[in-house]
Amino acid sequence: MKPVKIKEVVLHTVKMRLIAPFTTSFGTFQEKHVCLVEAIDESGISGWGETTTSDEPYYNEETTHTAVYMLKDFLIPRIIHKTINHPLDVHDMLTFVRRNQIAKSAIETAIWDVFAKKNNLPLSELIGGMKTEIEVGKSIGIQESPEKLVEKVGEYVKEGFRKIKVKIAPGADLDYIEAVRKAFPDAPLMADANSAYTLNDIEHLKKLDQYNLMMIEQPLAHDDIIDHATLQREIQTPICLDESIHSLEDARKALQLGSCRIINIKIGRVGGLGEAIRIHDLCRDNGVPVWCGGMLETGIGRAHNIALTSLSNFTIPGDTAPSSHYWDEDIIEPEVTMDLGIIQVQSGPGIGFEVNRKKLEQLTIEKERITTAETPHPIP
Ligand SMILES: O=C(O)CCC(=O)C1=CC=C[C@@H](O)[C@@H]1C(=O)O
Ligand SMILES: [Mg+2]
Repeated sequence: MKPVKIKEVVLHTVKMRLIAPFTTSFGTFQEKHVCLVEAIDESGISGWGETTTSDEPYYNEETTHTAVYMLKDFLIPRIIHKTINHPLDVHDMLTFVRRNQIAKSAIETAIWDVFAKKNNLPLSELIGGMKTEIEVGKSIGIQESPEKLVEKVGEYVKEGFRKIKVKIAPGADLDYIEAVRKAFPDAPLMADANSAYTLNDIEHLKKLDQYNLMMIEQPLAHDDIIDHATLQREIQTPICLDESIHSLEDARKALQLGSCRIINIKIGRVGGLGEAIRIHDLCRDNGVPVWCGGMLETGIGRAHNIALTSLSNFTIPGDTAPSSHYWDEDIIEPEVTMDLGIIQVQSGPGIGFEVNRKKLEQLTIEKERITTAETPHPIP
């Protein structure tokens, strides 16, 4: 494979507005700033990544603002003008910075894209994915009433989504799930709690077992794998971890402790595509299914998610709905579309979509071009 050398990185910070507000146990939002990272190699090929952060540090410790700072002052100076023989090497080049996984992922995924294009390979093929199409699901924010939720679920079941994820929190859980189950007894249904419960809620969470959920995602603390192991011994419903898993090591320990039976892999949360692949392989080797979570990405992050989901052990539909479920107009061409819950895996080189530069310009509020490794900090 031909190596790449990044000569320039352009940080395009855009302001995006979802077509509708999105509510989870930690709040409601509709607008967010996203930094789209364009890594340009010596032959002028552009690769794209994005920060899957929002403007508040409520999902993890990062925001788009912190991610841009990390990229500019530490991460880009570490990789620019260096020969990169394979994108799998980028992870170790960035470990000198603690955590800041989403910031790391934004540049690392851009390098995967430029490397795949340089070698004229679809990203899915470069990472060893064999699927030509993937099944996808829909993640629904907390609704104002069980009736409203049932209405939303009905819409998405009709569209053919292969998994329905509903958000729950104390006061918006059992009656909501009960209403959905009554209306759709056989729908592939899961719940995401975003850490809204504690071990004091064990007896309450046991009541979810009657609804035959595929899983309950991240019921307990965002940084816990111990209490989740205790809870998993008490409930039938499989626990899926999201926020608790930041790395391959976290996944290894969670499997060893029995903290979960499923892992939601998010490229940003684990620091990039390389680590996501390593977690996929660990789970495959241990008979633990995985799926690809969403972070309300633009088409760039969505394209990376589709490629990742082409790997064999992504056996549960991910939260990768089509572009039209998020944006009036996406920033990629063509947009991500779906037919009855199926998305075709793109076959063009790299992420397989072009960036709509006109749309990008319209949305851009700041653009920073970095061509040197200069930084006020000592970079090891
Ligand atoms: O991108 C999607 O459609 C999934 C969005 C989604 O469910 C989430 C996005 C970001 C943080 C969380 O609120 C939640 C999740 O935990 O998966
Ligand atoms: Mg989640």
